[in-house]
Amino acid sequence: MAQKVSVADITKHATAEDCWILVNGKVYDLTKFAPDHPGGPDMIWKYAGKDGTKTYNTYHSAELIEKSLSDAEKKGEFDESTMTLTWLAAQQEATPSEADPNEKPPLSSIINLDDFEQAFAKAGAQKANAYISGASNDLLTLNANKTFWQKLWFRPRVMRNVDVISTKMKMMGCEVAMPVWICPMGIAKTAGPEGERALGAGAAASGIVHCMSTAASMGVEEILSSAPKTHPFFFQLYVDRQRHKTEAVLAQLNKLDQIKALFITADLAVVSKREADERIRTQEITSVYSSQEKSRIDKKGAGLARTTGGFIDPALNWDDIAWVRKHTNLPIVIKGIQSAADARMAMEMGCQGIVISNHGGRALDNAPATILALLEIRRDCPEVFDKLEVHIDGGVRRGSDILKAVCLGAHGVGVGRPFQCSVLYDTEGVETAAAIIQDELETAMRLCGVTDLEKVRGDMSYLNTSELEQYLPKPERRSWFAGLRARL
Ligand code: HEM
Ligand SMILES: Cc1cc2nc3c(=O)[nH]c(=O)nc-3n(C[C@H](O)[C@H](O)[C@H](O)COP(=O)(O)O)c2cc1C
Repeated sequence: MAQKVSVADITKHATAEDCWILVNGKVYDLTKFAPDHPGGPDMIWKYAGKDGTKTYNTYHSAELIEKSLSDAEKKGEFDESTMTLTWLAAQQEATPSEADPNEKPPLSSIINLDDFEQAFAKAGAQKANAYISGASNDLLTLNANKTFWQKLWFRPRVMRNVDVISTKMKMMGCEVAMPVWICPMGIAKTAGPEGERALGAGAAASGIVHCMSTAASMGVEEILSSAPKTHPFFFQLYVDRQRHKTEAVLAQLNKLDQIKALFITADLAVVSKREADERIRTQEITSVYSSQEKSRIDKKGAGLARTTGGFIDPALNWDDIAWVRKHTNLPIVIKGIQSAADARMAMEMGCQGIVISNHGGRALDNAPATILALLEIRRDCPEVFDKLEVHIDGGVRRGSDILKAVCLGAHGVGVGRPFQCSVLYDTEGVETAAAIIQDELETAMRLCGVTDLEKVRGDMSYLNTSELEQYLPKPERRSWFAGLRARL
């Protein structure tokens, strides 16, 4: 790519049919690639003949474009000496305005996990905030996740010598400082330039595990390199409609010792309706195309989640566990279990774990709060807890919620949005979020009379579940008559 490309050259290729773009000082011909761009062709065409660096870097790692295009599509180095005032003004118009960094509260002012989400709502880009904070339809499950944790009360013991306590546990064979993992969340670079690197480094410094997403904004190896080589990670898998692509991912993971478990996401057969996300995207595209050709967004809108989740295979079913097993050496964990029936199914299929999850309210709205599904599984198939690891996520915002989950039998607890928002403060933010959880967990243990988290796993005598029981579905009746009906 030795050749120099001038402003006059690049601006000659400023249409969808002939589309050159400047990214990080180099000029690329994206004409052929744009229609297949997973983030939608509009996002590329918007920068035809212009500088797309800022937007590109918000979503992608620097090397992605170099890896994805052929040599013929790499047109040369941008010749900065040819820049004109007209060109500079056009670039400002193309790149959406960012949030005001002065709005960012100092990290020292953040004292709980909700503060991270609020800081991001203030100081993060509007589009990123819509993507991260958003959930399905009327946000009923999103809100229920959090409020139902608050309906579970403790039954504390006193005078138990809580001077020295331990929060250490084992998850998927990994020793952890506390049983917490950072949920898989797509495109973490939307939250801060360090993206998944901050999540990986922050998790490692805090002795917890980051479960990286299939839809991460950088490659697996780059994320792994953020942590010491001995530090464990989990990998979240969306099964691709093109199964050979998933097989290639699994083959790559088999070679990476740091990955300790495969979390297969099962609760998002199709990407749901995320209205906050879609409204922003619709506005953005409409303004770009107001006087030109028509955008390709359909009537359902085209939020970030929809454009990035279109590859997920809705045909995924329980028989596919055998196919995944053929291609992986990793423990298999099904993420998105929401009923006792499916927990039992995962156990019968020989899975090593489940995550009780409704995708943080981003899948089916009106799905039960995850704590209710955990209670249902405890009541209707307690044997699951002995046969596999039971994890839970959704609305966990306090260290005391971790103690509640463990007393109900959980082996690990996922925390999502607060960690994604903490990326606004890079690795330091992620470490601060983990330190807040650790401190709150220790305080709750001491005030509850618990000294060793491992020893109270499954001990419901520390909890009063009566307020929640009214919301549980009726117990499955395993009578002769019910059995007969099921067979008919
Ligand atoms: C040729 C290299 C490129 C590849 C392989 C690529 C790939 C992708 C993928 C996979 C996504 C989905 C999100 C994710 O998983 O990260 C995405 C989203 C996105 N990409 Fe690219 N991309 C490329 C170039 C670009 C360029 C040049 C721009 C802009 C200048 C761009 C802007 C975006 C934006 C804004 C999104 C989010 C879309 C939305 O808001 O719905 N990408 N891209
Ligand atoms: C921005 C964002 C992106 C997400 N991306 C994924 C993903 O790629 N794969 C996945 O299995 N779950 C994904 N989730 C769901 C989380 O893994 C997790 O189940 C949920 O966020 C937990 O709820 P919480 O955010 O209330 O803690 C995402 C959630 C958010 C907020």
